[in-house]
Amino acid sequence: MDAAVAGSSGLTFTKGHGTGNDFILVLDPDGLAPTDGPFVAALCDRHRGIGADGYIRAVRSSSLPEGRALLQTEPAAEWFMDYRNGDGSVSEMCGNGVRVFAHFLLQMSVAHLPEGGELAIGTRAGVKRVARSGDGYAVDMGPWEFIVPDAAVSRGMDSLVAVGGLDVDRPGLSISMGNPHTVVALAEYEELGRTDLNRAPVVDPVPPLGTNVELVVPSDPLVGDDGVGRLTMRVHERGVGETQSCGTGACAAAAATRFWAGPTAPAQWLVTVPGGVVGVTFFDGPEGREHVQLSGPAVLVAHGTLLNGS
Ligand SMILES: N[C@@H](CCC[C@H](N)C(=O)O)C(=O)O
Repeated sequence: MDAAVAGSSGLTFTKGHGTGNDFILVLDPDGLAPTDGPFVAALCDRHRGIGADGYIRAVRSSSLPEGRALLQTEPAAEWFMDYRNGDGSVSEMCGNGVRVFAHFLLQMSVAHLPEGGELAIGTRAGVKRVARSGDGYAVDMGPWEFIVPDAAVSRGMDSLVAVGGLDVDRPGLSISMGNPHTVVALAEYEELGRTDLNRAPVVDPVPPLGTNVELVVPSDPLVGDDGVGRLTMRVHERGVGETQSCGTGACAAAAATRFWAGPTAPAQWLVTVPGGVVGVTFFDGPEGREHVQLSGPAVLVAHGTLLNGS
């Protein structure tokens, strides 16, 4: 174990994933577990640490300033998903993470989700509501929005994106799911396969807080006989690199593809990622804005304890 985590000897953790997007979770009701960048990066290191795309503390909302602010209007959001990327940077939201987080709370018996009910979870992107669905969970991710609305609506793009392995820069459309995404459409699976996502794509102009980049190939035909839209996606995540899956990214990818496809595009989508398939459904939210629902599996793999590195 790296020296950066040595002082955390005895910290218990759980390893889990959602469609291969993997996380180290710590039950930390009082918000005392470490969060400093070197610690998180060392813990998430795949060779010298536990290895993961992200580190998630389950903290009681009342123990964090961001959580206390949410409790004012959402008293049911008892638990806060305190998310960090594998490099130690903070992110506002993680779609796969919130499913795994809910599953973790239930397995640790610190939360209850009755059949047909919802679990409210605090995040830096507001409260997300999680319900059971199929063999996993469905999350109301809240509304999506364009990051540069005028450019998006008039031209369907707001940036040019240089992607390793592709000789010409491609148009990008930037969408916020609470965290930032830039979606790039490719014409063929062959192009998707030859892109090099070990290098971070260069987005110009990049959204103010950086961005996650999704490369998508819409299916042909886009919509199947079942009325469901389909697309295939690879992602380079801010603060991580290429990952097997990104839930907020799948929502952004479906939102962009649906926008490009026009008013007849369906509300229901299946997004294939290297780590599996997630479902994305658009619906009218209670406040009159369009919301996105993300569905998919959540798996816990192991519980463990950090040693002192000696
Ligand atoms: N994999 C996540 C997103 C994690 C955060 C992202 N890297 C960011 O910095 O915004 C997901 O499933 O949404």
